[in-house]
Amino acid sequence: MKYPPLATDSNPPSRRFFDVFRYSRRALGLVWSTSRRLALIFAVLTLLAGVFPAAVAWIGQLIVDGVVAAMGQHRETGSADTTWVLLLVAGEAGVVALIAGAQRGIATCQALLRALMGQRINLMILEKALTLKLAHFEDSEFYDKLTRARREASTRPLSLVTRTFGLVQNGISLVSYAVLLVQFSPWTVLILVAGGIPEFLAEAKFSGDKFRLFRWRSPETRMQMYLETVLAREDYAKEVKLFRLGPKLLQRYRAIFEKLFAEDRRLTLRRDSWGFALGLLGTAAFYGAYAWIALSAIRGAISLGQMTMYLLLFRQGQSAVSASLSAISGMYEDNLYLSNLYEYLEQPVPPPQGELRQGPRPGDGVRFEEVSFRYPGSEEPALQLVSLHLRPGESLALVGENGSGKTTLIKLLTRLYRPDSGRILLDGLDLQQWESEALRARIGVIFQDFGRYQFLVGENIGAGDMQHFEDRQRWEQAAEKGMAKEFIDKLPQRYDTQLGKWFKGGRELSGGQWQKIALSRAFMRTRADLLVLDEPTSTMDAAAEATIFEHFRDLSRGKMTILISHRFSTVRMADQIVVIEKGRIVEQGSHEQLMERGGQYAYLFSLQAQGYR
Ligand SMILES: Nc1ncnc2c1ncn2[C@@H]1O[C@H](COP(=O)(O)OP(=O)(O)OP(=O)(O)O)[C@@H](O)[C@H]1O
Repeated sequence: MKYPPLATDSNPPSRRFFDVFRYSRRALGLVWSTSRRLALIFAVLTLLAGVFPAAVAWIGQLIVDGVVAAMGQHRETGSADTTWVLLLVAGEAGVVALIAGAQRGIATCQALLRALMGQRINLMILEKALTLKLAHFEDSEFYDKLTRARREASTRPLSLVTRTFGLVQNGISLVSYAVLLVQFSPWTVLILVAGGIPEFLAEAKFSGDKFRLFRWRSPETRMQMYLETVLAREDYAKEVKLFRLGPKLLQRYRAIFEKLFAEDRRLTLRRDSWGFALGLLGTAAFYGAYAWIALSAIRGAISLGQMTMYLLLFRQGQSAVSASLSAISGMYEDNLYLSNLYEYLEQPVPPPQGELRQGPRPGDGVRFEEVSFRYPGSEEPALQLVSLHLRPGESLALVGENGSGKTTLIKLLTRLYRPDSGRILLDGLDLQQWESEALRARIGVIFQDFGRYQFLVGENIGAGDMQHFEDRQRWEQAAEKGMAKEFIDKLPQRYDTQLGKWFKGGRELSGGQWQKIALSRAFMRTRADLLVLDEPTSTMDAAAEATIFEHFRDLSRGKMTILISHRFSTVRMADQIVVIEKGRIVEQGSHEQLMERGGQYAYLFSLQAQGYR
């Protein structure tokens, strides 16, 4: 699998450093547009939490020096004025309370923003999914992008903003510490910063490695997710049990985990051991400075209070440096994940095709003109030079072996795919020039793998026409046409019966009942004058199928119908029959004409007729 190059190791270190901020602006924009109020409170509290710690250290110095002075006074006079020291202690307590308040406020803002942002980004991901073409969903590389975006990216923008703010906060603290520390020696500031750098370099390297691992292994993670679905979903449960697939699939699941874990462990161990070793350098720097400050106090160069303050500043400074550095490496990691999210969101999608709502020759019906098509990544064409003409009021049946290209023809007709060459015309206008809604309204289609939604019965029918999704009257009319009315009337809550097993009180339907629901769905589009049924009755018994088609013919008078069926008793009723073999039309005509011809159709027909004798 090929992935586009990442902004990682191959870039010069300066570029890499600035890459850390590449998505910060966008993430900030996202947070800002999600909730301005929360973002503002978050920012102000972050600033306050940055300055307060230095104030604590400074008051601490005053306290120690105040105590030392008061002790001296006590020694000399037998009593001492303690008001100042007590005031300082109360002041420090106040500032510490403010720090706690600011931190709690930051945590609250984060929690609220996390929920809002999670929802917002998930919506962005799903809205994008709605604009994608069917081909995107069938492209495994693209599907990986989608899975990765859904799995990881929703928490990353907030995390990036939190880390950016954290960096600013620690930066402010560091500047305030530095202002106080410089009075002792500028070298201490340098030691403070330099001590953290090795650990940071290690962090940045391992964050990059981790992301590459995450990206590279996403097909395996996807397989794991798929296995979880198969093992734990009701629609697979029958086969999993009867074929005893469970242990085998679990074994695969485990094997993937073990492989991934081995890599994770290696990375985690390397990351942590390097982190520890380089962290020691920081500790050594701290204790070096500690000794220096202590010796200065002994020599009387600084007061006891100053020594306490410098030590505190140094200790806090060190943790601010390491917090800043790990914020930077975390930001680097967030950026990598966000690059994946934006790669997905910015996937180019061809703009909606066509704007015309009428063809130049109304009543011309559907024409295929030398249409050829090959699925992306496929060697063999699925359709080759297919030409046919269907007039209003006519019915057409497609016949052919499995995999001969029948469904593909319907996918092209419904514009789910675009022909590689040739044209498909409706009313004399190329499908590509039709405005989407106008075209959709003209076509009612049921695919053989139609959706079985775990919604109400009525909504399952209403799904056929979004404008009337909740229109009861239309449900009932469509159900009557689709011959579903009879069994729906016997359901406990009729059209309000929940279907499927995912939700409480859900009912499961038989295969044939589901097909009747799907058939009714096709009748929701009352304006459609082209009805396409791809094996709509395959799970019904022959008698039901015959009745449905009689009925269907009555209802679709004046409309065009295209029917795919492997049952010749149904197929023979069509005005025009098209036999497809390996993507090419090999025979075309009415039942009588084709029988007379004595070709493939006549052979298959008599073969099936024998079966019924
Ligand atoms: N999404 C796809 N990507 C790649 N190849 C596909 C895709 N869908 C179908 N094919 C291939 O295109 C060819 C035609 O498939 P199609 O689904 O049109 O057959 P069909 O005639 O409808 O078969 P059936 O009677 O089994 O439903 C087959 O060789 C199939 O493997």
